[in-house]
Amino acid sequence: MRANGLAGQIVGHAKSAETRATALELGLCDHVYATAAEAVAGADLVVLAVPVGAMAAIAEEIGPHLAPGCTVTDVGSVKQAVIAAVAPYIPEGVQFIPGHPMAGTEYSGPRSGFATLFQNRWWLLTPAPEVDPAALARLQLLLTGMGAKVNLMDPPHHDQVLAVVSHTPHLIAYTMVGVADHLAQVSNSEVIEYSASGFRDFTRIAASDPTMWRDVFLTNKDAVLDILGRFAEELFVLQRAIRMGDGDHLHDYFTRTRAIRRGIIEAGQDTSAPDFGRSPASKPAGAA
Ligand SMILES: NC(=O)C1=CN([C@@H]2O[C@H](COP(=O)(O)OP(=O)(O)OC[C@H]3O[C@@H](n4cnc5c(N)ncnc54)[C@H](O)[C@@H]3O)[C@@H](O)[C@H]2O)C=CC1
Ligand SMILES: O=C(O)C(=O)Cc1ccc(O)cc1
Repeated sequence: MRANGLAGQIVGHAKSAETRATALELGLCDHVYATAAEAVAGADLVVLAVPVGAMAAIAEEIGPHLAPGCTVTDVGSVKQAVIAAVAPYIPEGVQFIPGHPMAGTEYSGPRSGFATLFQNRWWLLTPAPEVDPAALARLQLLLTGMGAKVNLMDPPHHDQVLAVVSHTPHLIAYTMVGVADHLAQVSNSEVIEYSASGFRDFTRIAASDPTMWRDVFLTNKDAVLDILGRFAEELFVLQRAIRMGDGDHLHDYFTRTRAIRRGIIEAGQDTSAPDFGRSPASKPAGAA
């Protein structure tokens, strides 16, 4: 917002004096406040960026101090639980538009932000049908102004999709790093020294903030348990194929999963994937 000149004045609140001082030092905020109630007074837009389990307490604190005409949004990784936690505290005349940027890193705190974080990344919004269209349009303009691509979703669908593409994969990464840690014959230094890129990615993900991820799993419980159950079933089938030496099964399975990955790349949805000269822009002029 700061880099693209999208806000007149940016004020912030964080519990710790150190975080508030860092936010000022980095120029992220024009003013910082020790309480959330003071920070939201007179604001046009309030962005809640705390762990999902802390959303209710923050919403309860700020509710009475929100100005009429204000829009409240959030960036929580789970949507149904945040809506249940926040909506009861939103007063008449204030719009609540839940949101989730599909962008982040394993790092936390004000020093971990960077101006291009949302560039070309999805930012999902899950507004109630009765939301004021003008407030929604204004928020969309702000998010696209930061380079994000905006999509609207209903909250249960959001939580189901995220359980598949983000939450359960994080749990698998945590588990795999835990497995490596518990193997007495394999030292932690060997894990770090010899880890191929797949496992290296697992260790990066497993270094994410424990409070944030605890809250994600506690609040998106049903969807994650559903996907985890399906994952365990598939894993047992593969485990049996390995035990029985069923190479055809393994080969067919891996062929199908490779087709899914290639489909994602061909649809242009993975900007991290190497192009290998496939995209039209990389073809020489006049090429078919
Ligand atoms: N880190 C990531 O990659 C992404 C995070 N999110 C979501 O964004 C939200 C914030 O995450 P981050 O910015 O990564 O975390 P962060 O750790 O950088 O910031 C969270 C802030 O919340 C404060 N906080 C924690 N408990 C609190 C409480 N009870 N009352 C008041 N303040 C409290 C912390 O002191 C900290 O200043 C979470 O809901 C997370 O699910 C969404 C997309 C990506
Ligand atoms: O660091 C990564 O790989 C992430 O997956 C970041 C992330 C974490 C949580 C979200 O809700 C969205 C994005």
